[in-house]
Amino acid sequence: MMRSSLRRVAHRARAAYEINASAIRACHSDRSDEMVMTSQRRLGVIHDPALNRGTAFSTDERERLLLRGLVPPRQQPLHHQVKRVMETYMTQRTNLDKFQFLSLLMDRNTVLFYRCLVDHFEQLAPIVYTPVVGEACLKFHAIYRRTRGMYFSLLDRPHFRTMVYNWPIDDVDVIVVTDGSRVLSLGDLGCNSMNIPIGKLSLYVSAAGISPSRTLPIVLDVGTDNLQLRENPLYLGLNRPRLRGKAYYDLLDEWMSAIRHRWPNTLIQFEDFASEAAEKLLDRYRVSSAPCFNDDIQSTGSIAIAALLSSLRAREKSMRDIKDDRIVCVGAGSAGVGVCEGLVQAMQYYGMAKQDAYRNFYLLDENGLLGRGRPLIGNRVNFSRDDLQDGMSLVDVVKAVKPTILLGLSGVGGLFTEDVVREMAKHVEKPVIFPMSNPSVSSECTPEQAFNWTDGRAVVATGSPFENVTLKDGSIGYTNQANNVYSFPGLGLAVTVARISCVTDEMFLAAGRHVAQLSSDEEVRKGILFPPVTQLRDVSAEIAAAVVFVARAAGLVRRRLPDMAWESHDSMVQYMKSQMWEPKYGHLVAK
Ligand SMILES: O=C([O-])CC(=O)C(=O)O
Ligand SMILES: [Mg+2]
Repeated sequence: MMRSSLRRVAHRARAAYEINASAIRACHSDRSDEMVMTSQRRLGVIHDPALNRGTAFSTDERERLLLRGLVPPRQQPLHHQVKRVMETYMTQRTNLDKFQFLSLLMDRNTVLFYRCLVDHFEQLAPIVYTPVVGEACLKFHAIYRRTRGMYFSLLDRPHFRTMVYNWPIDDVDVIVVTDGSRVLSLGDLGCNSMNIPIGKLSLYVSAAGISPSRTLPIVLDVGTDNLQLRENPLYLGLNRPRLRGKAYYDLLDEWMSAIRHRWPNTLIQFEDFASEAAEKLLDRYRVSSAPCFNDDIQSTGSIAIAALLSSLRAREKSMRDIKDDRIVCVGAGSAGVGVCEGLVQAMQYYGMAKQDAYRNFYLLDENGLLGRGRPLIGNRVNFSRDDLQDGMSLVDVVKAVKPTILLGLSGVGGLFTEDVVREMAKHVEKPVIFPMSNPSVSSECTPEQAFNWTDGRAVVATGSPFENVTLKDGSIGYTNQANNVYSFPGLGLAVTVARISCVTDEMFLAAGRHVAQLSSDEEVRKGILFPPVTQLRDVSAEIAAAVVFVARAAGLVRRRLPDMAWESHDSMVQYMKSQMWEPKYGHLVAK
């Protein structure tokens, strides 16, 4: 009798804790304010970063998840944990130590990691993202501790279709994928590139409230031409030269088809692919049945649009005056050309004929101006000048053209020399200088140089973050981070929430136009082109709203959103905010 009643109690207890598969998924994937449950107990809870809450487990949780005695007695609220983490963070000596410290935190406690990142974004983003993420990629093989994300290598063919099921989560909202062939401006880093998709996805979560368990970072290891890495016994990727040509595109087709098979609606962001592949892959997959885009081409394009439009406001001009801008761009890789194509679309939007818009551009690559007679591949032909000598140097182009805008997407630090900038500043009242290459060492000039060489008249935006500059007269020269972090997270939120079926250039144009409107007139006149990164979650909701209206007009929205959300831009912004994942502890056990 006694035994059977005990059994009944035990059975009831088990039943209370018995969790079906969908509840486990809910715990991994749903918004944190919903009731969540788990089949994990004891250290299984503590060792799962999605469940772990360190010293913050409540009495109920300690009791029912069998955690008594496994954590220190005192219960701490999340904000005390954040304080402790940040104090220890400050004692880390080098940037790489800081990167490691944050990676380990991410491995231990998802909510705490993101709470820190959201609350201290300005301080921590340059570590998990550009510039320090670049250094962390260079040293990936040396500092490797634990796996995250997925690797698809040449050796895994033809098993991609089954491999995708090794990932435990059914609902994936965003994938960031790289083949490591051009990491930031650091070149071919092969399999070491994994920190790039991880870093980008942490921005989707922190800046746009994508649920962390619904993100998936991926590296395609097709070999590397980086001999130094290959010959290093600690290197973790394949020891073979990069796959090229048809075999490479076949591998990508197999990968795409495997991903689409398991996750048909997931947004795929192509990241840091070398120019040729970046363009070809975008052409190959952009009009497929599912959403994808290239970050370095399209979202960098949208932020360049934002920077240019915002600079028109800073120069007290109207948007239509974009037709009078003369743009010299160093860098004619996929990013340079893609960004300029984006700007051409912006010019068209403001009333110019496409052919006239192209005439406002002067593109240079490592061989100088793309000019008369040079054979060019892809869209580059559109930008070729027939009025100037092919191969002209930057300073000569600047002399000849008297540009209003200097755009840097070359990946080569220091190309905007004193000669170049001073020459430009002779001819325009407010020289607009955007050295957009990443990380900071690859910036074509520093904001300080831009201000010094223009007597403080420059309007400046860089790709990586820089400090504001104190000018000779004591006033502040404002720097701006014209980084694609202002656009891709918001776009991802829109795609996820509204299940947008295809990502179009119009969406990036809308995102760029919208970001350009977010600073007040007063701020913009001072040279502040964008809202501060501390407001990124608001910015992302704004972008998501702008994008979703464009998607609806194009018939690309597949999920029914509440009618109220569609009432106005502002109501859509509110709705997007309500759909964001928040880093806070939900209930692990039913009350
Ligand atoms: O990562 C960044 O800061 C921007 C970007 O996509 C790149 O430079 O490749
Ligand atoms: Mg990139």
